[in-house]
Amino acid sequence: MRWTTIDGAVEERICEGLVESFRDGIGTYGFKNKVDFWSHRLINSHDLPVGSELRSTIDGIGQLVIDTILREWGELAAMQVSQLVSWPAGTAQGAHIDRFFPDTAFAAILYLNADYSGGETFLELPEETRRVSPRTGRLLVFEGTRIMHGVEQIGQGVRYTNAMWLSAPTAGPQ
Ligand SMILES: O=C(O)CCC(=O)C(=O)O
Ligand SMILES: [Fe+2]
Repeated sequence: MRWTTIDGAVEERICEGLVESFRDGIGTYGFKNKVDFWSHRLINSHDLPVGSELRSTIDGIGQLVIDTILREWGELAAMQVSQLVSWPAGTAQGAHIDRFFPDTAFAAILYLNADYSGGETFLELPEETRRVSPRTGRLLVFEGTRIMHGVEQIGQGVRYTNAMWLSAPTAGPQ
């Protein structure tokens, strides 16, 4: 089961800019649904205008994740979904795997801020449960379809992330 974290993967000022853009754009581009858990708290990058600064920044981060997977594990991944997500105080996510599409292989989380309590990502590895603490600019990349994972409850403040899911077309049986 493969996972890795990279500190300082994205500059702090870029992360801060993404949080600001999220706040500016959520009304226009935010995912909306009457009852859904995710409603009014995420922006799908594919809903952003092509060529906009925000979309270009998010696409650049996606490329960084693709480069990381190639460098670390020799697999040529492709971006499937990239979202800016907000997690208000009190939210959490139980243990799950992410099979966004049948060929989803990897998940990645870029932590955009750290001015909140709780909100660690937990990874249930065979030997132990590891908790990844949010730090601005820290990137977590892992096999989201194989590693059960979730989010510890956010205490105070709002947690912001860029969450991504990727396929690995070149991955054979493991
Ligand atoms: O935000 C995180 O740390 C993980 C989120 C997650 O696993 C998901 O949205 O599927
Ligand atoms: Fe997940």
